[in-house]
Amino acid sequence: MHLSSVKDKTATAHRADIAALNYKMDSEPSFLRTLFSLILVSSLLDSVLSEVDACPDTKTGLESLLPSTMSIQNASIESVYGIMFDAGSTGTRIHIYSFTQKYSDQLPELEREIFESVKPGLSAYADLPEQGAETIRGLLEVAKNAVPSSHWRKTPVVLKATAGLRLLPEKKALALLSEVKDILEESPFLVPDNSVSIMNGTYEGILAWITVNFLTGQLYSQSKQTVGILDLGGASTQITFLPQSEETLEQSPLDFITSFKMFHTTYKLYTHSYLGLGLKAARLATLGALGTGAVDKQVFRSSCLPRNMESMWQFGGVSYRYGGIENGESGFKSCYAEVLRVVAGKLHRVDEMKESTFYAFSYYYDRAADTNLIDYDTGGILEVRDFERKAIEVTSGCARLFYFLFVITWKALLPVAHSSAWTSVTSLPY
Ligand SMILES: O=c1ccn([C@@H]2O[C@H](COP(=O)(O)OP(=O)(O)O)[C@@H](O)[C@H]2O)c(=O)[nH]1
Ligand SMILES: [Ca+2]
Repeated sequence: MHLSSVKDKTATAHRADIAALNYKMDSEPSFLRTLFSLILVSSLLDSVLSEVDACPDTKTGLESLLPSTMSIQNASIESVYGIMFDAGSTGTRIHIYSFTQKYSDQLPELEREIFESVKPGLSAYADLPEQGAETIRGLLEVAKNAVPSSHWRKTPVVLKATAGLRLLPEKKALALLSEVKDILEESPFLVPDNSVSIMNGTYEGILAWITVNFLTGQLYSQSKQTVGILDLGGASTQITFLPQSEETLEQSPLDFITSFKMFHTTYKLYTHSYLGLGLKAARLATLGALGTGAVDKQVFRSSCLPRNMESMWQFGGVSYRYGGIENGESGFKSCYAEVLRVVAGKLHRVDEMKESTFYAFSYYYDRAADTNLIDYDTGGILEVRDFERKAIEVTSGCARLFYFLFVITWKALLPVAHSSAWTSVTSLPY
């Protein structure tokens, strides 16, 4: 099969590149670590950044993600450091990087990365912004231990929040960001302007695409056979790929197409972030609980759960009681119909995706590993129909609680890319 050789090649290239970049994966496998590495590495590489130029009609510029104070001028023969926070909907993570630059005409090399995370994410503290910001203080202590005190004042610290904060009312999100900024400013590190902000979904998709294609070698290979990305977060999901067909460019909504220039090449990408269709937010929507806030006595019921099951679940700082429909429907068919109602009218599909290779990560990866579709350490290569088969399998048993919804969510969200007859999804751990 034509696709399998492409898949094998990209998987091998990916691992080789990871090794070449000397990423140290010393705790849980984490793809986004490389994503944020790239943001930071890019920010240190003025030469790259000066060429990155977003299409004017998107009203965005990749470079605005990166503080202007973070530039190659910071680099010297000794190590330079950078601190990046990924404030996701399910947790906040800190990445502390050190780079060395041996010769002034060479790019800095990533020397080391230290990673730490806390749960829940900032959005769980929507009504307690000060308490939320305290979680950042704890992570900054890790940074203080990792960065020599002589470097604190010149080490930039940046926090980018994603869909959890995008879903909050603006006032609450801003209150959280303002408390976080205060905590950063109390720290001994360098806090550039705009260092604390919500990253928009278009950037999130583009950056993940750049990262994957950078790591798989596609950005600097002659063939430029790029791969698409599918990122299933807790509160939003991103799809990004480089369309090959004019039809895709013509038939997609205008705001799904973004151009930018990088390494002397202009890329016109298809990218979209579905806010509210991350794994956990989509599950809440399926239960009919999204946006209902704390409801003490109400039990949210779904045919996606075993009939006599009842339990509690927390997301975004709110506790929900949920359960199956006693004496009602339960099982794959009715559950699938429920999930389809949640995504009805929201998904944009593109025909050419049937022929494309995607790298799927975050919850696509986690749940595929949890259900033994892929190996937890090495990842694997899947087709969408594998997710469907697994969904049917786990929903035919009656006690698999959460998997029920997880798997169904995959089935509902993957058609964002295409129909079930489709192609390959490559899941890799990093
Ligand atoms: O460094 C990280 C951080 C998160 N994740 C994955 O991202 C998902 C959680 O999404 P997140 O909390 O970032 O939600 P978002 O804000 O992106 O919707 C889970 O599968 C995590 O394993 C990851 O792979 N690496
Ligand atoms: Ca994320």
